[in-house]
Amino acid sequence: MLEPLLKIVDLFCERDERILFEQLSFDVQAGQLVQVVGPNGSGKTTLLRILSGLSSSYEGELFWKGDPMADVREEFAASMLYFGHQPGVKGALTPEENLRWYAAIHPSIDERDLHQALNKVGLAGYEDVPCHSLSAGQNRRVSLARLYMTHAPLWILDEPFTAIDKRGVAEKEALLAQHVEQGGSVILTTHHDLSHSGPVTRLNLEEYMGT
Ligand SMILES: Nc1ncnc2c1ncn2[C@@H]1O[C@H](COP(=O)(O)OP(=O)(O)OP(=O)(O)O)[C@@H](O)[C@H]1O
Repeated sequence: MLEPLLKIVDLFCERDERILFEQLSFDVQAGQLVQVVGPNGSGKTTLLRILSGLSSSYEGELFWKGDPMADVREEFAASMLYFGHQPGVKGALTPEENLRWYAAIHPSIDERDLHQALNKVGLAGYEDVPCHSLSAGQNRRVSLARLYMTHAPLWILDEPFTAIDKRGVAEKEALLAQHVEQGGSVILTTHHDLSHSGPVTRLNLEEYMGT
């Protein structure tokens, strides 16, 4: 059996004196698409924030390629792309400038990748418009453009299809499928019905709810 990319061991998380989940152990393998499911408030966003390193309020252990997460934080940060509820787009900057920030901290991304990504998300022609003048969906697209640029093997995506039109959703789904086919991994939450034809592993937080 191959070493999992990400290993979650006996995770416990409490918020407001309520146990969100406990005894949660789970492996994410290369090439796996994992959908975290559960009702509103069950802790999906909280789990994704923990897995991406944005929240450290939990008990349990995380391993990246077999190493304790605390020992490989930098390597993990460079190997993971997180897409959260907030688009993380600066309104005063144009789409191109926003992506340039991202490219600056990921040296493997070149100029061509950046322009291709803007084209792919349908923002060609908007390069010079400040993001505060764009629609909510266009701002999400600026953020999603990172998926076309990144070389990170693990994508952690919290509701990536919110505010995206039908065509955009189909394109993003195709992108996710391509990523896992090429050996990448995706952990996502979505209330949207996935049309992914390959295997989807469901991690149901109701099974780990506190008693
Ligand atoms: N920083 C925090 N402090 C206190 N409580 C929090 C915090 N973050 C989340 N919670 C609580 O934890 C619970 C789980 O929230 P979370 O956003 O993870 O759920 P979710 O499954 O993603 O929900 P939804 O499907 O509605 O997006 C909620 O009751 C929320 O109020």
